[in-house]
Amino acid sequence: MAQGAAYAGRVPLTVAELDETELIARFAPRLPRGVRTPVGTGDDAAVLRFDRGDAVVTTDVLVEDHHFRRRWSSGADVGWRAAMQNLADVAAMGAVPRSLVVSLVMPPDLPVDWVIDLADGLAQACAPHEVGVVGGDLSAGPSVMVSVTALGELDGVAPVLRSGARAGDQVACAGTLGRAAAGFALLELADSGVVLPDSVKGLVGAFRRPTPPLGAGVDAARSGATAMLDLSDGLLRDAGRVARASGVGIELSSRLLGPEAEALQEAAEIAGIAEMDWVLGGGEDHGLLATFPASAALPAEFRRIGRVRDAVGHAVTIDGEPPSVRVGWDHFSG
Ligand SMILES: Nc1ncnc2c1ncn2[C@@H]1O[C@H](COP(=O)(O)OP(=O)(O)O)[C@@H](O)[C@H]1O
Ligand SMILES: Cc1ncc(C[n+]2csc(CCOP(=O)(O)OP(=O)(O)O)c2C)c(N)n1
Ligand SMILES: [Mg+2]
Ligand SMILES: [Mg+2]
Ligand SMILES: [Mg+2]
Repeated sequence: MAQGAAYAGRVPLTVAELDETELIARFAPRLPRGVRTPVGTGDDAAVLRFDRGDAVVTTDVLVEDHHFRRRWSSGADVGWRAAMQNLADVAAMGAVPRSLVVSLVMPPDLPVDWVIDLADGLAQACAPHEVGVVGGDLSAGPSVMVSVTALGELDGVAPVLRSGARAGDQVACAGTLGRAAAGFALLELADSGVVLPDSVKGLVGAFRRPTPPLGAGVDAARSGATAMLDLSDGLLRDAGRVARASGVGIELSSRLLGPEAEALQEAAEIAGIAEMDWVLGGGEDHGLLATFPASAALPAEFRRIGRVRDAVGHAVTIDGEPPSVRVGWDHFSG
């Protein structure tokens, strides 16, 4: 929702008009407590109770105008994405996400309603998975930054690392490819005056609120996945990470990658690019890329997209050739 539309007609209360305790009191009650949390938010630390197995912890930061724009995404959209990006990292280990802690940096003129909206977005993403938001931190700063740390539990399975892929394994992915990148490109086009047809607006939704296949991580671990990661920076770049960590090569099949979705094709025509550029290079859908032994039956959420080969030549090839498209997102080289 556009910020202007949400707050039109009244002067918004800003975060600078409240003290920290007051601000926290306005949004903390909206956050889900989750299960197995004898002590939630409000003390020096939250206490998490696990019956068995190891916990995993991961963190990711979202920075205004780098990961999101406030004119493109509501506070709730940003909260949703900040949660999902981290939940996907937990799932990519084969773990079950349990809790988040969320730190927030805000410029003084940020409307309090934006922060409340952020809490609602975090809650919408977390509550269905029984994930609690159990604490955080806040500070003033030059622009909005949302930093999330996620904790997860390895429910009797060994963690699935990036380094376990072996030549001969199947390469498979769960979740969508290229949709968030298409949505991002469409928002940029809309900014420059292009009117988007309704048929592609779902892609903008995929950018604002990605829906990673969170349960697929545990399913992959239980089905013997040898390596796994979430696709945040693009299939080619992230597949390269698995290849390098495992000391193997990854061969993708353009036939198996196939056409992703009709809307993606239509959006690619509007943007004047090849749909495959988004499928191969687009991050932020946070699907899972995993490798499985050749004999393994893939869990239902996964589709085969290639195979693991020996580490000769390029780390990742498509139909035997080095990729010709841009290889995905890097914070410093774009
Ligand atoms: N500031 C940091 N300090 C320590 N480790 C970091 C830091 N930034 C990133 N890493 C680690 O580098 C690895 C790659 O980071 P990143 O690409 O952000 O992972 P992901 O895409 O899974 O979020 C992760 O294991 C992450 O924990
Ligand atoms: C305003 C804006 N510009 C550019 C992008 C594109 N973008 C920013 S970060 C990113 C990659 C994913 O984020 P990152 O922080 O690298 O997540 P991680 O790999 O750590 O999970 C992409 C594709 C965006 N989402 N928003
Ligand atoms: Mg990260
Ligand atoms: Mg990741
Ligand atoms: Mg990244």
